[in-house]
Amino acid sequence: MSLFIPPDYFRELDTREIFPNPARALEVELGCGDGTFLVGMAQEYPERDFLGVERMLGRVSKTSRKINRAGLTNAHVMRLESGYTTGWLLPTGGVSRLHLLCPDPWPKKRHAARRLVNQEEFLSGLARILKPGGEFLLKTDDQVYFEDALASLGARPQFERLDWPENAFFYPTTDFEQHWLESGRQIHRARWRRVS
Ligand SMILES: C[S@@+](CC[C@H](N)C(=O)[O-])C[C@H]1O[C@@H](n2cnc3c(N)ncnc32)[C@H](O)[C@@H]1O
Repeated sequence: MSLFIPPDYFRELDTREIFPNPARALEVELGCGDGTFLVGMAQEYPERDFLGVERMLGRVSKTSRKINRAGLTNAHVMRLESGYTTGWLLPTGGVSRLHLLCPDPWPKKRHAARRLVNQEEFLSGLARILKPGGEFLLKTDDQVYFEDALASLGARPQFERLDWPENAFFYPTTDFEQHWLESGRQIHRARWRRVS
């Protein structure tokens, strides 16, 4: 079943409620859109589990269909809000990597507080859910969003910035990233490790 519905929205999930084997690495993609990245990763890494989080129903349905068509048992998609999911729902120390790829930039100054990387719920949740040594990976075409992320994560001693050289590891281009690249925009990217 590709669609994941939490058994309870008001308590932290147990890893086993998402995928049966808690010994496997769990990777989460926030705002997974149509699921291109999620499905590409799940096909490339059958030994890991992948959970996509997306709030738009049409995109959740598309992702779910892609997972089913590919016959993947290591990928699920959940319809929920990213901040709440990170802050309250995902299991403590249960996530190996969290991906935030081309998030909604909220470019207007008066909307800065809506950027996920500026929200306390998200930042403290990120520190809580990542395993020691776990990683947060961000890509954005938006310079201001990128600077906000560098400032927010840089201010927290729980995170240490890592290099992310081109082609360091398999990492599919997302739909929005492809679109931005074709229209000549630069993609900024950064990677942090949860310090133990
Ligand atoms: C710009 S799109 C990027 C989609 C995909 N990551 C990509 O790069 O192709 C942002 C996605 O995040 C979703 N999204 C934005 N804010 C969200 C939130 N707070 N919770 C869950 N999904 C969210 C949107 O519905 C949209 O699908």
